Amino acid sequence: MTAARIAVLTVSDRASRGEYEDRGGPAIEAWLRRAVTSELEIIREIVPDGREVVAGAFRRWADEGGADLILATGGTGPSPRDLTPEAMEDVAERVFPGFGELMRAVSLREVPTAILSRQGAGTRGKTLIITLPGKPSAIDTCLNAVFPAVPYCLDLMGAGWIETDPEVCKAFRPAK
Ligand SMILES: Nc1ncnc2c1ncn2[C@@H]1O[C@H](COP(=O)(O)OP(=O)(O)OP(=O)(O)O)[C@@H](O)[C@H]1O
Ligand SMILES: Nc1nc2c(c(=O)[nH]1)N[C@H]1C(S)=C(S)[C@@H](COP(=O)(O)O)O[C@H]1N2
Repeated sequence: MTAARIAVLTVSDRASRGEYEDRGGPAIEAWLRRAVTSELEIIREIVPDGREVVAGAFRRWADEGGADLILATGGTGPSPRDLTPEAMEDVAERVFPGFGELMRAVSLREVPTAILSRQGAGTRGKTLIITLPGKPSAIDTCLNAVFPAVPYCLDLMGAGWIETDPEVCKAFRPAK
């Protein structure tokens, strides 16, 4: 079984300029290292906000980078430069509204402003792309909610194999 390849993409003007230390990318990587027990290759990148640059990163990791999964954080809100969902529109061949619906539902238990996040998921070829809010504290909440469906989703797409530690994340694969 080859290692699943996961690209972790931080979308933030200020983190990309080094004005603050990126805490979103490391939070995603730490969550994956806790939850995933199968072999993993994690690549991290930080890009500024913007439709073209984010779409370009999605395309690069999906088409040339061989990513099974792209986890992006940031740029999902209502600020003028929050254009991660528009980048997703440009690259996704199919969208999966359930991811955004569930992430907003669980996040709303924590902050009323969760309705401001246009986070979601889509596929491009054999790559699943999931966009998370930029707040580092949102990472665990959102991944805990949606990740149980990710390994089976990758199976159905013909992408890489992921196994998880059920103590951290109970991945669900329906009985054949
Ligand atoms: N990658 C990150 N690392 C650390 N903190 C972050 C990151 N992304 C967001 N935050 C924090 O969450 C807050 C709200 O997130 P939001 O995405 O709205 O940031 P932002 O102000 O648009 O960031 P930027 O201007 O850098 O793109 C930010 O002010 C910052 O404190
Ligand atoms: N779980 C969780 N979701 C959250 C938040 C949060 O603090 N926790 N912040 C919200 C806020 S204030 C915004 S503006 C949106 C969009 O964030 P983004 O532009 O950083 O992606 O995510 C929302 N979702």
